[in-house]
Amino acid sequence: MTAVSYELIKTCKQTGARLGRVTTPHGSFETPVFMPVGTLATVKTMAPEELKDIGANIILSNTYHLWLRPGEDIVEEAGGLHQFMNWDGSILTDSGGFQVFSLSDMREIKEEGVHFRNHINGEKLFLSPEGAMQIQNSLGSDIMMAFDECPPYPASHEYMKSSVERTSRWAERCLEAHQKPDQQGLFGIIQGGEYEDLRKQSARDLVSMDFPGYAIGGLSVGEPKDVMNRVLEFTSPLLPQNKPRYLMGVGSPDSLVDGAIRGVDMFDCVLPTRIARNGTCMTSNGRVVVRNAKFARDFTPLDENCDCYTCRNYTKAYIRHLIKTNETLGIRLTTYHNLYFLVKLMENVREAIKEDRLGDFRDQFFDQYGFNKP
Ligand SMILES: O=c1nc[nH]c2cc3[nH]c(NCCN4CCCCC4)nc3cc12
Ligand SMILES: [Zn+2]
Repeated sequence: MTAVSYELIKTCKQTGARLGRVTTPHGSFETPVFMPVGTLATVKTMAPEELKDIGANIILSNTYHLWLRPGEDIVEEAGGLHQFMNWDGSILTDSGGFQVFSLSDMREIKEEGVHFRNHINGEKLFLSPEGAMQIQNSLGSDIMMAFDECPPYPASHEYMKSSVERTSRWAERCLEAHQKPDQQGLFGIIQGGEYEDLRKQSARDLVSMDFPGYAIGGLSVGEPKDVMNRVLEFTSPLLPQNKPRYLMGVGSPDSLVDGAIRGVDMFDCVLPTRIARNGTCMTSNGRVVVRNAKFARDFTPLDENCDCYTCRNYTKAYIRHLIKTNETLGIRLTTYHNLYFLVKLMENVREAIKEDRLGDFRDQFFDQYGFNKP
């Protein structure tokens, strides 16, 4: 039995978007879906029950961070990540490659793996495809990611080609090292940057390895949104129709809608939780920086079109007061709302796919949010 399966329910007649359902050993969820990020085994400031109230069924955690703190051995001893953090929904873990490249300096990429310094205490470390798989198996996540290299943007075609070829060899080694039969829950990551020929080469290599799902990596690394959309346009069709497609590190409300339109099923990003902690909220009328003085006497909810716990019970003036005085409840309320906003957005995207009107939904949502304003 493959632990992670995907059912394609229907394709939107107006766009390339798909309505689907992913099933893991910890439940199933409809796609397109936004996955809250819980880097250190917690979605910052949210209790698991609150994530369930928000409507989250799958969250992300990070191999690199949990390897360093508290150590995958402690998580394994606790009975795995679900037990350790009291989360009974699905968990996807990133494989660590991206975190090594984005957090650590003094890194050296070799065929055997990556040598780098621990970003916390500077000690020398080494992470290989085999190591990343061992850590993820100790964590016991439902969906694991192959160990890859996410090259910086921009990168030369020459560099990108050799990186894609190494990432394909590393993917092979991850399959070998995976401690579960038939690649249960292990997703391959497609690289290739903005180069169509290299995306084809990466997809050809990884699709031939028959992973149960595929991530589109190497994006949301500083490239303009039109470059990301163009890459998605020629990469999505290279991936199997009957398997999930996960766009890593995305993102903002417009990128989620535009990614779904281009056939992406799963998204993750720290954006909603990160901006919440500095008092910035996503609302149906665009971003609201609730810490701004203009909200000092604004006794209306963050978003009059939102029915979340925060918007039903608190005003901008009160939340601004909490944020300005560093009262913890403040960032809890903004985090709750931002996650609810994105989870709700994906619910509306799924409804629009069901009714073959995702293109119309995009236009209306972009106009109201202010994405189309010059
Ligand atoms: O190619 C990837 N392989 C493995 N993991 C990844 C994670 C990624 N995360 C991102 N982008 C995250 C962008 N995010 C936006 C909000 C502020 C913090 C950074 N691209 C990624 C590519 C990869
Ligand atoms: Zn709300």
